[in-house]
Amino acid sequence: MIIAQTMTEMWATMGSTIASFMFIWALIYQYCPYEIRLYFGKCTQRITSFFYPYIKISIHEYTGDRLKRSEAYAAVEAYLSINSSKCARRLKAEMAKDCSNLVLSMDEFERVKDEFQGIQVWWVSSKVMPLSQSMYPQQERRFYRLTFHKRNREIISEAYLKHVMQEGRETRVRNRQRKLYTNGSGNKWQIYKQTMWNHIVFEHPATFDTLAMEPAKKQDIIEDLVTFSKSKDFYARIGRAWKRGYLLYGPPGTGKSTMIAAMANLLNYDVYDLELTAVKDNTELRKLLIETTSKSIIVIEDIDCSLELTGQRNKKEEKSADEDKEKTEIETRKEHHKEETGSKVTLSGLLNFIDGIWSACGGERIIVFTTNYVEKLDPALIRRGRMDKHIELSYCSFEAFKVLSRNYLRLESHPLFDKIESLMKETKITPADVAESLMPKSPLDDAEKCLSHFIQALEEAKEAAEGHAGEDAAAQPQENSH
Ligand SMILES: Nc1ncnc2c1ncn2[C@@H]1O[C@H](COP(=O)(O)OP(=O)(O)OP(=O)(O)O)[C@@H](O)[C@H]1O
Ligand SMILES: [Mg+2]
Repeated sequence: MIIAQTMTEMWATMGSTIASFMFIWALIYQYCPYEIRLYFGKCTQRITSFFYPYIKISIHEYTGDRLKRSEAYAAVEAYLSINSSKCARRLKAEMAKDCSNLVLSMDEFERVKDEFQGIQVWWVSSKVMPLSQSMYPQQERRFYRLTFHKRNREIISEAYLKHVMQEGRETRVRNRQRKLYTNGSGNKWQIYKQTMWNHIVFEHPATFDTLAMEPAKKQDIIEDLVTFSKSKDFYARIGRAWKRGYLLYGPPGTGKSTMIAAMANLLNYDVYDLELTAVKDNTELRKLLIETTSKSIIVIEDIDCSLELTGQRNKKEEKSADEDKEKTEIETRKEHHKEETGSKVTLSGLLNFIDGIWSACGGERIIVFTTNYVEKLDPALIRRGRMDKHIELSYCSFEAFKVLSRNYLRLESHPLFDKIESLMKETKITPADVAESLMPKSPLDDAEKCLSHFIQALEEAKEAAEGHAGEDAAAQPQENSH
């Protein structure tokens, strides 16, 4: 009885002591000048940190100038979105900017536990309202707070945070809406824009599954791309910029542009479609390069038509041999090109773009050139190291046809395939023409009808080729007689 009474008195005394302590604190905070409050704040922090064995790290959404959202905050948010969606009880769902999916993250004041190398840490999402009354409406300031035991200071503040940033960035890349960029033709509003690229959402459906090509060649390209995307450490070790050049060449309609879309979809990269003729000069070309982001494919289509790059170096050599002739020829060509396109981009500017010092900025980039006339290009432009992999896309083989028939008609085999195979050996047809023939022409067209259309197209192509061959043979003796 006496013990119980003593305990009650003790609790009452403690309670009143705490209450008066808090009351004094409230008074201090309300009436004391800022400097004194700051001083008391520091003292309290020192006292508590002496007994409190945990360390806290805050990551704020906006730092410094408050104009740009902190990268670190966005990465933590993405990292916790995986973790918290499994264990947090209160979640918020947002369609974040540039994201293609609804992103779940932990709600305000929610707490989740995480584990790293057997060490437990805790994340809390929180926010503070700004105290000062500004004339402008002020936003609440959100932040994440990480708590861990001080004995794990080193491992958490280095390895764990690095892991969080990396995983977070990767999650963001996975969730982002991919974009297709193109450089504008430099209208008068361009100077007011922050970037020289315009973009739309990239939604091309092509994949390597739907691309008609010999399976072994396709597999080789896929492996090359995947190996590249996983070789960050390798490129760093050998001292090379993390980029790779692909030259896609072949006749029109053989799938060069389609393959670029399939590459972007395979690696989850953005696409920068660079229109060289719209680039004013080498300086603008460099600016465009600097503004591209990593995890992207920079494409220059029809490189042979984009610039007068064909064999400029050879001409320069001729220059020393025959001064007068070269001067007029090269100057006229350059002038003509300038007049036609308004572009002063030179071959050396383009070479610098591909593998100059600036080309290393950003990393993880693929540069793709396409052309119908590979033989016309300056060898310097396409040498290995600049264009590392040369891929020929050619006329449709029977193996490639089978991919198209699977895509278009859902047919793996058919009795008509034998006839098609023998006809395809005798004639050249592009995958674009095959695709067109396999498209149903009316809602009533079934697979067999489509195959018949295709056989008809093959026979016509064969006849046309034989006709051309006949004409050529007839023209030959006449030419000789002249
Ligand atoms: N290898 C292929 N696999 C699947 N479809 C293809 C293939 N090649 C061409 N096609 C079809 O033909 C159309 C034209 O192909 P694409 O634009 O990729 O050709 P290209 O080689 O880029 O031609 P160009 O040299 O004229 O730019 C595409 O829309 C696609 O549907
Ligand atoms: Mg194309």
